[in-house]
Amino acid sequence: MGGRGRSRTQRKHFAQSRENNWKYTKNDPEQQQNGTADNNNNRENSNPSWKPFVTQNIAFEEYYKEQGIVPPEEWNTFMDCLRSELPAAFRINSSSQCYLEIQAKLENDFMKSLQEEGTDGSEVVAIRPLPWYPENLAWQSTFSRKQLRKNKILERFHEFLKLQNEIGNITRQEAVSMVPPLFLDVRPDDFILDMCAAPGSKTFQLLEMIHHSAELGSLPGGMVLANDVDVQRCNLLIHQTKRMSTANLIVTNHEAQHFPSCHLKRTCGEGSEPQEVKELDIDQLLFDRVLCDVPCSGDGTLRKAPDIWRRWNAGMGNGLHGLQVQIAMRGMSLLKVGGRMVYSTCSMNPIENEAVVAEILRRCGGSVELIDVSSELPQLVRRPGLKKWKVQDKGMWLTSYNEVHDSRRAAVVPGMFPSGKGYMDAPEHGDDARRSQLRDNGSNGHSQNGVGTVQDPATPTTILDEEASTLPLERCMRIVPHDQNSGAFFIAVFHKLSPLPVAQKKHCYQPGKTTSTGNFQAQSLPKVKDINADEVEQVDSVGNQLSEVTMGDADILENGNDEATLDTDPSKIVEVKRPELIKLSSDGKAGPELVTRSRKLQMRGRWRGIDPILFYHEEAAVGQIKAFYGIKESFPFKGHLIVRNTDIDHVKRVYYVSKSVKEVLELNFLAGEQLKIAAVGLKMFERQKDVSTECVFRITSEGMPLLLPHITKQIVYASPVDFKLLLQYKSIKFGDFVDAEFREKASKLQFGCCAVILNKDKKTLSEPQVDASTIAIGCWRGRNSITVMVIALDIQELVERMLTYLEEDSDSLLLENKPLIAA
Ligand SMILES: C[S@@+](CC[C@H](N)C(=O)[O-])C[C@H]1O[C@@H](n2cnc3c(N)ncnc32)[C@H](O)[C@@H]1O
Repeated sequence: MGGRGRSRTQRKHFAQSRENNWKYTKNDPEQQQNGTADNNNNRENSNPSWKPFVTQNIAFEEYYKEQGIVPPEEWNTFMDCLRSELPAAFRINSSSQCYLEIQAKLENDFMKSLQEEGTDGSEVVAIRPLPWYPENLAWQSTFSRKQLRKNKILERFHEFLKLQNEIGNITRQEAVSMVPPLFLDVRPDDFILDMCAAPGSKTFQLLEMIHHSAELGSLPGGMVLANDVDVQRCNLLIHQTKRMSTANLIVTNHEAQHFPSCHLKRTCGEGSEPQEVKELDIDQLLFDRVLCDVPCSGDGTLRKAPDIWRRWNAGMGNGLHGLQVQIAMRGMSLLKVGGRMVYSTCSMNPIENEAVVAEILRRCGGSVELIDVSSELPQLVRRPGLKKWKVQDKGMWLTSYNEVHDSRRAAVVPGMFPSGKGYMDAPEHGDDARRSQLRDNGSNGHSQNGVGTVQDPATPTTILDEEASTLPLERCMRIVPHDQNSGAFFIAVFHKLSPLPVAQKKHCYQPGKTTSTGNFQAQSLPKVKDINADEVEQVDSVGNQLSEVTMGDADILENGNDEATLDTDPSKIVEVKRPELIKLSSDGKAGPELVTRSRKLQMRGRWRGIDPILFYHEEAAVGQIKAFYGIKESFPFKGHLIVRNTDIDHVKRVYYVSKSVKEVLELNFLAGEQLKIAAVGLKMFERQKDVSTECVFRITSEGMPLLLPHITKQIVYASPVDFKLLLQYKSIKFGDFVDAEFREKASKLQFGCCAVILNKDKKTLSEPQVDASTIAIGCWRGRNSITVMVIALDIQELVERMLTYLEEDSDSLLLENKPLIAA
């Protein structure tokens, strides 16, 4: 159903069914009205059986009021906003071939067709670009996802979002969740580590960033390594990122706090630098950018996950602080000197935010600075980080570590407090007397008669001095919901200035100084050694409350069924049998000694439930593929192919990896397969069973855009009318093609896979010309016919794109309401 030409009554209903509208008055087009009304009444009217979540939690309110999370005069607005539904947001994939078409459709079609006239004559905008996101690539609608699903009038828009999301041209993602990658300042050649990546919204965004300016048929120099500890969520991540069809991604399954560094020197022993180290550009896995989007209590997502109201308690944040510090410290040690790391959470709790940032600064000494990014993304409304906060433990408020009872010291650590000072660090505070007073009064500040003393929530700060951090935590960013009708988020940006100091037994904070760039730097700890990423101390492990943790960002939660997903059956151990012929080398140049050594190293890495990764060096098969498709010499092909089954004679799928990913894989092999790799590479070829052809490997639809500019054979141009016939009927006999030239050229192709390109300009083309606007489809040239080899979803996308390009001819091209059947 179309948005154009709707009746006035329809439009009225449409307008009435909304909340959170942006109203642009004619005088003030920029004016934005934040929607903070409670939507429950509306929802109940439209669905009387619907039971709203309880949007109240006394402990939550008490906690955040006490923390001064927003000024008292904003409290009611803040709470009202948290109780209202979150507007849906999505991002256009800027590396998609048709991102400009999608942008134009949103701007010229949906933005106008969904625009309404309010009762006061003002214009009500239903979708609009997020003003702070570069190049109008991210959009927000006034509707929540639920409203989009239910409102009939929005059906066409909703269908559009669904299709484009499935194809990978857009990604639905909460607006504030798009912020952290923007502060990573990603460049196309960067090696990026996404430490806690599932379900993968930010990984996808990072991939978009590195691919953004890559020409069709070429790959960026960088790569993304996306990791998550949870096997099931790793599978979601794989499914999600498959939509990107990228050769520049590795998905791993590790505890981020113990992420391996694949350090070759360590693996190979000291003294004798092994031969293979010299052959690689890298000898340790270090990254230019690290995203540390850690597991958190997730109370910033209350608007889209209202069940958190019921579950929330202050212990969630306390329980995660240690794990968050560990993960961030590991990230920092894997970051190259000069690199940037972003730490983020979707929690509002200072224990998970400023306290973690402060602890990182203390532990890293002068080797790391917290960057002032106030001039970046100026249209993003954010507030500075807190300098003061308190810790609540078992309902008691604590303002300094000295108030922590002995029995609670495993759970409440010095780093949770603004000064970060431990029990022994602050005799000058004269807290000894206070501590003994606490002990005298009994456990956790309860006096013997049961009346609370200093920890009484009603009078938490009147007796004790409040601690304040001297670190520049105001450089952290807090995004609060009622500033721009969003969720809440916390972001801090770090810059690594030098190697980390050797782990100190006690993490004392030294007073800092401000650098020439105006950024704060804590004073260097005295003993600084150039250490590798393996040597950084692993801190105390907390995080035993992980079951309660909100994993956040579950915008895309559909499990994919792919051969490369992780096996969740713990009983299954894959025995990796490596055939003699598999060699580790760049371009197959390695000598026999190296092969033997490499194989030994490979044998060490046996990961439960993980298919092995093998470079595909089968000369005969690879040569055959190359010859059949006429792959140009200029395309880096040999040495970039991998397979995931050990039986080299029955390879089903061949994956392509970028140069950057190839380097990491080679390093990983040499380092004894430390990485537990769940997915890697772009599926480029798939074996076609029971066919007679010179080459049994067909090009997949994922592989087609990358390969198309580099093949010189098995490629043919079709006139719009024949292209349309192919899309419509999927298999066409040569005699049924309309265009005689196409018929002749198609019948001269070799039996097997071929690429049919839409000749949209209807020119006579002698040489194939491929650019970003090219519309091509993978087909099979059979004995008497050409058959389409893509799934229904891809056909649907091709139809949409074809109609956009040939708009003036659309009448003659409209498909005749015949169903398109999946391949
Ligand atoms: C906030 S979510 C990440 C969201 C993700 N960055 C995105 O944008 O889609 C936190 C993730 O951390 C993972 N996680 C929890 N503990 C972890 C650990 N120790 N190491 C690595 N990942 C962990 C969870 O499985 C969860 O997927």
